Amino acid sequence: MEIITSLERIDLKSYKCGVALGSFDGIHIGHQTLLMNLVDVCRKNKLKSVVYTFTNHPRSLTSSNGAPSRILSEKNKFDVFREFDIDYVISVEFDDLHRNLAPGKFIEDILMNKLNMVYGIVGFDYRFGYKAQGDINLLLDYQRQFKYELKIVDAVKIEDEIISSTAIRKFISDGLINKANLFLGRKYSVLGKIVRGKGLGHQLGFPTANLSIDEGVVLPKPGVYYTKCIIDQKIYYSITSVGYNPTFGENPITVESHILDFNDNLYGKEMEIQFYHCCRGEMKFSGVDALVKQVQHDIKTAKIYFNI
Ligand SMILES: Cc1cc2nc3c(=O)[nH]c(=O)nc-3n(C[C@H](O)[C@H](O)[C@H](O)COP(=O)(O)O)c2cc1C
Ligand SMILES: Nc1ncnc2c1ncn2[C@@H]1O[C@H](COP(=O)(O)OP(=O)(O)OP(=O)(O)O)[C@@H](O)[C@H]1O
Repeated sequence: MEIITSLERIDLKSYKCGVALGSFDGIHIGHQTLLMNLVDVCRKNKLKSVVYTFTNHPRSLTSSNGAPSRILSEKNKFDVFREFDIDYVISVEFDDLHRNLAPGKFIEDILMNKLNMVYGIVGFDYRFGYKAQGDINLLLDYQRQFKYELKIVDAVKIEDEIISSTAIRKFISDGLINKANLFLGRKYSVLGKIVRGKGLGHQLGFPTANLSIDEGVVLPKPGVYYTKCIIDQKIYYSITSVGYNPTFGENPITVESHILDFNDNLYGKEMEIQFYHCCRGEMKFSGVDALVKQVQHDIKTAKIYFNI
């Protein structure tokens, strides 16, 4: 899979391309339906499969509320795209050029002139171009002129609920990890480097790997979660605290994992934390002893949860 990060670097005119369009934050089951169809059709028709997406969410320029927090950091998103065997992911900045581009110009200048699109695939609610004026009807209108095939995917639902990045962000921030995982079709996860904490966990008998988190990434509500940590491609059972550690005064938010039955130096390593289930909410304890007792109990319940 090749990643293209600027419009000037797109050099696909000599190919015929199939193109999926959208933000794809989370790459949830709805998105996956589009991607699997794209790759399948492209393979059968000897087309290059292309995803055209943005590094920043379009709402960072179009909404007074700014961009929503991201489910997937940029690196995490590319890692997930890689699993689908896509030939090219074009991830460019959603800038003033995109914001002001009339929908018809987007089709002509980018989809036709840069990508030579012969097959396009979008979801039922896809919107694009200046003030989001372009929609599936416009894409259907332009078909006659540019002769591309267009696949419009109906709303993919679970239990009558339409799967969307917006819904999943809310599940995560409400701590509804099982629901987020169901809609994502995999475990919700965060990636980062292991950094130094206060070193207190070690003294308390439960050392923790503190994760540095990219700004703008959606985090689960403060609480304790059953998780697996992936370090150097090895998977470890763990229990992760997300929160402000109120027992110790006022602190910035931290994400820290206690890897079960493990004690080694991990500073500087990359870690992925996969979230499985919410164990409990964050609590403020009267003192260290009460916190330690509770964490020991959490560790026991984690072992029961993971059947170890
Ligand atoms: C499983 C687990 C549960 C935790 N639960 C809480 C909690 O409910 N309240 C709290 O104030 N801190 C909680 N903590 C965080 C500890 O306060 C934190 O690990 C300690 O301050 C050590 O931080 P350090 O890694 O920066 O040294 C929890 C930590 C773990 C590993
Ligand atoms: N549940 C779904 N069923 C079918 N297509 C979908 C579904 N969700 C998204 N798509 C399509 O996938 C592409 C990328 O989706 P996009 O990320 O723009 O939407 P989204 O998941 O609804 O995000 P948000 O909630 O932030 O609007 C678009 O073409 C969109 O129409």
